[in-house]
Amino acid sequence: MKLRDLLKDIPFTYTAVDLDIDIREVRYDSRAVQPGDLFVAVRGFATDGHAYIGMALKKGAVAVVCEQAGKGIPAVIVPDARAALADIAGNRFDHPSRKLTMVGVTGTNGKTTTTTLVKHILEAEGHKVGLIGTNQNMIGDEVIPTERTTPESYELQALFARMAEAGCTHCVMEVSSHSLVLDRVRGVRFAVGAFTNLTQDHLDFHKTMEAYREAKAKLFTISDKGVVNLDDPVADKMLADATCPCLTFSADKDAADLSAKNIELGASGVSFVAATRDAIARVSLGIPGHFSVENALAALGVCVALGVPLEHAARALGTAHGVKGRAEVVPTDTDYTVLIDYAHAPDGVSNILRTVRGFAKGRVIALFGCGGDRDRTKRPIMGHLAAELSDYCIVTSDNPRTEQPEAIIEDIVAGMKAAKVPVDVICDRRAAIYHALDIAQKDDVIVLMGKGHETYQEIDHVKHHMDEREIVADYFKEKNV
Ligand SMILES: CC(=O)N[C@H]1[C@@H](OP(=O)(O)OP(=O)(O)OC[C@H]2O[C@@H](n3ccc(=O)[nH]c3=O)[C@H](O)[C@@H]2O)O[C@H](CO)[C@@H](O)[C@@H]1O[C@H](C)C(=O)N[C@@H](C)C(=O)N[C@H](CCC(=O)O)C(=O)O
Ligand SMILES: Nc1ncnc2c1ncn2[C@@H]1O[C@H](COP(=O)(O)OP(=O)(O)OP(=O)(O)O)[C@@H](O)[C@H]1O
Ligand SMILES: N[C@H](CCC[C@H](N)C(=O)O)C(=O)O
Repeated sequence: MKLRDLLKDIPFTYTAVDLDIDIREVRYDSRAVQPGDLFVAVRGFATDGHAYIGMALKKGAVAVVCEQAGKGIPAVIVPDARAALADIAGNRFDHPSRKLTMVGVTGTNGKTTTTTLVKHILEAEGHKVGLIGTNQNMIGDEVIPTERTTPESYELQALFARMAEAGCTHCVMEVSSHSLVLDRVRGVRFAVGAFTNLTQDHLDFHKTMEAYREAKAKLFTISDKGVVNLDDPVADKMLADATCPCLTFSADKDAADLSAKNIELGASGVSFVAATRDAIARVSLGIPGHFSVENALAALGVCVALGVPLEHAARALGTAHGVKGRAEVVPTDTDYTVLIDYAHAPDGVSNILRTVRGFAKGRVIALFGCGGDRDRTKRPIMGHLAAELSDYCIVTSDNPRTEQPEAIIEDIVAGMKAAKVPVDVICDRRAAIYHALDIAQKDDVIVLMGKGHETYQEIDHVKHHMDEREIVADYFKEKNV
């Protein structure tokens, strides 16, 4: 593609560069540059892409998009290189999201579950659907592994292009607050945007809850229709900030456009009656917990906003499977239960433990840690909640990343000083899981929190294989039970 075409509709100035030059590929990481590429220098949090312009040119970049450049550099100057990267990506792939009906889901918790449910409903309606989210990306049934909840703009546009090419009509994606602040979804217009909830997480990045909320509210300025959880305390603010009409849903307020009545919570799922102003349908979903009612309502709301009849959407939920690592039961031949759940923030911990408490006949054994290089202030809160809501706590390591796991554990345990239940600290997660299995008795429920679908443990930039399902299976193999 010609540089000029990549820059279409982007305000820029330029020096020492031929706008008609052919560009082989666009790169925002100098380490990936190959001869003939365009390098976009992004100012980041850890480092500044401008520092790598020399390296990119040495590796054969024929032009650079940046915010400032030294003399003689073949540079296109833009006011904001990160925003330009998203615009260039749109131009490079010819704005593929415009060929798809886009659905975006934001919220602290429930994004993965809700997007998965929406995909399931739309497929039941006969559509081919793409999915982008924490667990994996999908083009129809094809699974594409991912590192991020919402990929960088360039990868995102490339994915949309693959989806459109493969015949997808819809793309359902998780829109993280990071992605809204960091322009990853810039240039994407959503047919429907949905908000599940706002609770504490990611304060390392957003600093305040209000900034975190404002990040999420941006989704409703780039969507044609909104779907908002009226039960969330910030619902009014989200609705006030929205520039599109919004449908509201609620698990306990009749005032909502879509509400749930006669809610029944069971050990293996939930059921309720969903009602809009002109339709009513019975829903059962095989994922336990009150939050499953909210996720089901969010998914129904999105589909109704897209024009799917409520009865169709409700029927489809009856055949939806659970999501990997979300209240997932690990098969064991024992008289106690082992659950894996992705609870990694205070609200998730509280929700899953309350849910388990609701059906456990024996003790609730909570095993968890906290991620390194992430919101530190959530650690003691998670510790406190786990001790309050379980009968036995085992504190261990999650993904320590570049932090010392023992120091993370110290932060967690600081919130557990008043614990009335036993608290064991075992830093090695495998050993901690073995310990939980050692102490489990008939009817107990062990809840392994935080790692969910992840099959690795990230220590100092290296991902080591670790699958909690395999650890549980190894335990029984080794013990010969
Ligand atoms: C805070 C954040 O999101 N940071 C993302 C951001 O990093 P950054 O802009 O700070 O990049 P940087 O490392 O300072 O580097 C600046 C620039 O220099 C370039 N560079 C760097 C080194 C070099 O040798 N050459 C070079 O060109 C880099 O490629 C980059 O373009 O852009 C990078 C490139 O896309 C991302 O990898 C990085 O994600 C980091 C690793 C991350 O962990 N992000 C998490 C927090 C995140 O995004 N999470 C949300 C979901 C959370 C949820 O909902 O639970 C997500 O959507 O996944
Ligand atoms: N609607 C909800 N409200 C509160 N907690 C929820 C909700 N749905 C799920 N959870 C809890 O939060 C955990 C994460 O859920 P899920 O993966 O669906 O959220 P997410 O928004 O995709 O999170 P992330 O982007 O961080 O992966 C679940 O394992 C469960 O414990
Ligand atoms: N998307 C979340 C996932 C956290 C999962 C947990 N295992 C951790 O590492 O903290 C984040 O990046 O904060």
